[in-house]
Amino acid sequence: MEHLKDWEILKDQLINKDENEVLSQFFNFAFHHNLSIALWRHPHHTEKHLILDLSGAINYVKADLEELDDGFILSPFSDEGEGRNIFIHNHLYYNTEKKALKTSPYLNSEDNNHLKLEKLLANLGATFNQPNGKKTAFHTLKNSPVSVDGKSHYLGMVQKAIEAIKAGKFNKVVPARQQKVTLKAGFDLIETFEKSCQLYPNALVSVVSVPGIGTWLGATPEELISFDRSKIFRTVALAGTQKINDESDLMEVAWRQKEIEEQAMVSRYIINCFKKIRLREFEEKGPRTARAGELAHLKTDFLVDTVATNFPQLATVMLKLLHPTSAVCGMPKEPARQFLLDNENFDRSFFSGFLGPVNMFEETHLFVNIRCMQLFATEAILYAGAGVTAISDVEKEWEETNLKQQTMLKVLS
Ligand SMILES: C=C(O[C@@H]1C=C(C(=O)O)C=C[C@H]1O)C(=O)O
Repeated sequence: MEHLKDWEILKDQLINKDENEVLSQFFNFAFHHNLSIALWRHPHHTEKHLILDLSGAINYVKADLEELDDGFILSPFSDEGEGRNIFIHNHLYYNTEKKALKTSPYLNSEDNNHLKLEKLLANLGATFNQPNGKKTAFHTLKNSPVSVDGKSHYLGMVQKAIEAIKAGKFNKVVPARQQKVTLKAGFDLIETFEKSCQLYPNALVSVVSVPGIGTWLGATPEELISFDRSKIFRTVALAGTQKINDESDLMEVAWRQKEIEEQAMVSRYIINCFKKIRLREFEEKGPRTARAGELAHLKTDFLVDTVATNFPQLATVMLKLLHPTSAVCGMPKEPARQFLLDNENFDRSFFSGFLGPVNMFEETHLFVNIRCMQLFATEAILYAGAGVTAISDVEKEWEETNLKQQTMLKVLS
C-alpha cells in the first residue's frame, strides 16, 4: 500500500522531535482539515495517547460499548434522546512513549474514503516538515455562553435545594456553576495539557477537540466505568470534599458526618443499580480517602468479574444505569435532574457527562467529565458542582465549587 510508505517517512520525522511539538502539530493538522482529535493520559501513567478521526464528520453514537469500534467517546450530562454521544474513531494512533504510529484497518480498505485518507496522510507528513513555532490550534465555538451567574444566584440555588430536600423532594442534589476566565496571552493548549499531567498524576488528563463542538480540557479523578482486558468491570463512588496540601498524610484526614453520608449515598446508588440487574457478586473496597490535586475525596471501589458472573455486557448496562451518578446529579436521579434543569440557568453541555477511550487495546475507561473547562479563542469556561444534602451550609458549598475550579485555574495561571 502506497500510504504505508508515507507513513514510514512520517515515523522517521517524528522520532527525533520534541514531544510537545509533535502533539501540537497533530492538533494543527486536525484544525486545518476539520478533523476530530483526542489526547489523553491515564491516571498513574506517563505515556500519552492521541487519536485522529480522518472521516471529517461528527459521529453521533449510542453508548453501546460492545457495538462501538475503537476510539474515544465524549458524552453530555443530559442525553435525553440518546445518541448525542460524540465518537472519535481511532483512524490514526500515536503514542508518546513508543513513538509508535498505528493506522486503523479502515485505512487499508479500498472504499471511497481511501484516496482522501491517503491525501490526508501525505499532508500530515508535510505538516511535520514545517517548523512549528506557532501556538497550537484547536476547534472552538464562535460565541462563549453569555450568562455566567454570580455568587448570589448560586447561594440562592443551594438554599432552595436544601429546602427541597427538607420537603422530601429528593435526598441529594449537586448544583453546579460556571466561571469565565480570560486566557493569558501566551496560552498554549499542549503546554496546558502537559502542566495538567504534571500537577494531577491521579487523574485522567484529556483534551478533546471536535469541529462545530469545540474543545474540552480536564483532569478528572472520577472513574465512571472501566472494563479491562481481563474482563474486570470497575466503578467508584466518589464524594465528599476537603482541601489538603501536598504534604498531607491521607491516613490522617478526618471526615465529618455530612461528607460520610453524602458519599454513602453514592455507594448506595451503585449498589441499587447492581440490585436492579440482580448482580450479587461484587467486591466493595472502602470508603477510603483519595487525593485529587489539592482536594481529598472519599472513595469506594467496586469490582465485578464479568466472566465469573457471566455478564459480558455489564459495562454498557451499568453505564446506562449509572450516568449521571448521584455524585454529579443527585438522588433520586429524576427529581434531582429536574431541579438542576429548572435552577442552574446554563447548559452543562459536556460538563459532568463522561469521556474516555472505548475498546482501545481491548479496554474501555470512561471518566466523569469534572475538573474541566471548555475552551474558546480567548477565554475558558470552568465548571464545578457541590453535593448538597439537608445539612449543607450554603457558604461552604460555594467555597467547595471554588476549590474544585482551582484545579483548572492552576493550570491556566
Ligand atoms: C461535581 C463535582 O465533583 C463531584 C462532587 C463531589 C462532592 O460533592 O463532594 C466530589 C467529587 C465529585 O464526585 C465537580 O468537581 O464539579
